[in-house]
Amino acid sequence: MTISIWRYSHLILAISTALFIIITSITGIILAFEPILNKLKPFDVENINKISISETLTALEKQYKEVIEIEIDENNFVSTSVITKNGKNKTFYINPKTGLKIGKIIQKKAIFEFATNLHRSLFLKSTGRFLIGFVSFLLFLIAVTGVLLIIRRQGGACKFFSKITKENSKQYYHIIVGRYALIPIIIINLTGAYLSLEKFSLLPKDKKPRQEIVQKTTTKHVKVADFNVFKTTYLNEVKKIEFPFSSNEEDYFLLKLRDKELAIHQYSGEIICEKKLSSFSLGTYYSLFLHTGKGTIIWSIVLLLTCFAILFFIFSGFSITVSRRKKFVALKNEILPNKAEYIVLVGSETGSTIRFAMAFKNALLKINKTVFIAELNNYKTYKKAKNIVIFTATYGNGEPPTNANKFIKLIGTVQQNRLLKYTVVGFGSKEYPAFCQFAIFVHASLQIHPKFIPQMTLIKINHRNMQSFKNWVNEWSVLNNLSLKINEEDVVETSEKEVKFSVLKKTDVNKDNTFLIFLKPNCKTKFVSGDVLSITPKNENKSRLYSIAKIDKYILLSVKKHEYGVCSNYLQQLQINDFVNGVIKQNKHFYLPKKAKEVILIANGTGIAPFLGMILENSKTKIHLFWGGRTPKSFEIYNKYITKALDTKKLTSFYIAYSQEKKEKNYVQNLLEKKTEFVAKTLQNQNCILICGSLKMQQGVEIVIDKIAKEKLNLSIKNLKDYGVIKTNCY
Ligand SMILES: Cc1cc2nc3c(=O)[nH]c(=O)nc-3n(C[C@H](O)[C@H](O)[C@H](O)COP(=O)(O)O)c2cc1C
Repeated sequence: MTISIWRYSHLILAISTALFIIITSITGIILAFEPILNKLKPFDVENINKISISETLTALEKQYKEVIEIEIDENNFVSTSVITKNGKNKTFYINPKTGLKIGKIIQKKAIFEFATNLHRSLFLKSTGRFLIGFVSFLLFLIAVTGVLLIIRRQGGACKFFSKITKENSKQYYHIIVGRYALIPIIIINLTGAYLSLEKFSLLPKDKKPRQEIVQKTTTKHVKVADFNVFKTTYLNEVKKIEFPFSSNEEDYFLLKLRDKELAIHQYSGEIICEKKLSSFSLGTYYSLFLHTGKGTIIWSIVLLLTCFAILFFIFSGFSITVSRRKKFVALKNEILPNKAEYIVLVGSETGSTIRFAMAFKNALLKINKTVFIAELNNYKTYKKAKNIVIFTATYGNGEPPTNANKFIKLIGTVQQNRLLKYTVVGFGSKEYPAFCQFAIFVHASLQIHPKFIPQMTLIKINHRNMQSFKNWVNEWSVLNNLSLKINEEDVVETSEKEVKFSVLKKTDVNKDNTFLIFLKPNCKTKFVSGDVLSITPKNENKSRLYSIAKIDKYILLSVKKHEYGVCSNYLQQLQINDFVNGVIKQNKHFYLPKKAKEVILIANGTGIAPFLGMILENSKTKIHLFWGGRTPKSFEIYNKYITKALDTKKLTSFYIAYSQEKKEKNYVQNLLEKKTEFVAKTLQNQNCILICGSLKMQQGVEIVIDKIAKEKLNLSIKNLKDYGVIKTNCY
């Protein structure tokens, strides 16, 4: 498995810092409430930018014996320390216009005290502070590598904010949330790291000298409220005013503003000296503001949401990694490359293509062929090879997966001793404009190489469609005079977990040996009509697959009991409340399309099962069902569902064909033949046809649709399948 350096760095950084990140995010969430709650306190004074220091001093002089200090915090709450007229030292919030007390100083709540200590230093004092500062920086690197991964995925920096194709929900939201949270995350981390540097005195010292402005001794006595500097400075610029300690001329007012500090002569009001804050001190001020959100509700909410986003990244990121790892199967070989007649090469980013390639390789091994499998980047000279089959996914915007990015170059440099037949199977998604583009490129590059002879045209497989893959295997087998049988289990992810179901209801077996069975999952399980349930009877190692109908949260299967069918007999002998184990396999390509306005469903026999679920859950699509059975008796077990669906208009029309009712056999394809205009119209409007049932029925139906499509639309069934207009699930 090759994974890109950026993804690897992103992962390693996340793993090594996860615990710290979780702690700081949770405490960050708690701490984000502190400034919000504080800001909501009623001590805020409007138009603070219009109240001068002089105005407040005049008001204070009237109310109190002596003023020691005035402070304006990030919330614009003005507090003062005074000696009251009865000689008591008090500190409280005031209305700066009247000088009257409006509230007690806010005390930090114990929960915020605790969260602050944990957030800042993990209760480990300097060591903890260092660790947190370092983690802050690493989180910044995680954000940077995340950006690079998004750029790579999107196929360029300019596409950073363009639409993201939803391949997998966890990944999709990891990226969507990532794009929104990116800037606040970077701000939080850089400011966090900055504050740590400041705490450890690692920032350059503030060496700016105080600038002496006037002589200290003066005979001039001006009323404090009349000091020019106090008259012209407004409270919004002020952080703190410290009053002179004594009446000694040497003691002065210290006025701390946002960007400078002024010493003011206590009698003349003249500025004695001025000290501008260095850019590092200003950096500390703004870092604190941006990191804590103090004084603003909006930024505090942004910080709060960002902390939630970081937690979401940690959990979704690990979940993506775990499922990606589960998808990967090792490329195992039984023989050396130079001994193999068949070479299978794979290009895969997240492992699913490897599963298809391994299934193909295993099928060749089963018929005793010598086969060697490798990643495309490990392509070399194969002494005995006659046939090369390449399976490759496409990434970015038509780019190769990481383990295939050197292949095109290797084609030119690696020498083969003999002529090789080759086939390329592209795995991709039609949701990307460059559908299977890399496979196209590989095919074209081999085509112009004198040592390679194409055995068939390039095959493009959309969304890992098993049916298309099996069709291709059949075609390839015929061409090579082989009889290959793919074991679908090789392709399916082992991560799909087994679920216990209890039997809720079961019908009797009808004249066609068919019965319905309702299963209730015993734990929370997600499934959709069209998914597949894989059941392996006890003491058996081969599983059977059944198409699922989801009806009222339960699974409905329609099962045909075969005389020697192990699984169908096993299911048939189950009693109500008996347990059965099964694995639900997603079958996304066979879901009822959400966007189509009108859909034709075609089934025969038990193939109707997934359609019953789709129809009964339908709310907005016009559905037309064509079904073929043997006799009216065959239909009885489905009758109540279809009647209900027609009554409730979930099903728009229903056409039925019986093959054994009259002398003349009537099949679903015969129904379609009579409805050519209707079928053509449905196909024309970018709607969809789903086919489920026997392979024989599929063949018959496809011949008819092909004819209709050619006559009326100038398209073939192949075109329709490629465009995803026709979806099949036949067996
Ligand atoms: C980020 C990303 C980009 C993709 N880009 C393309 C593309 O440009 N063309 C395409 O046909 N498929 C594209 N795909 C779909 C994959 O090729 C497809 O899902 C394939 O089956 C994945 O195979 P793998 O699991 O072996 O990597 C993309 C998938 C992802 C996640």
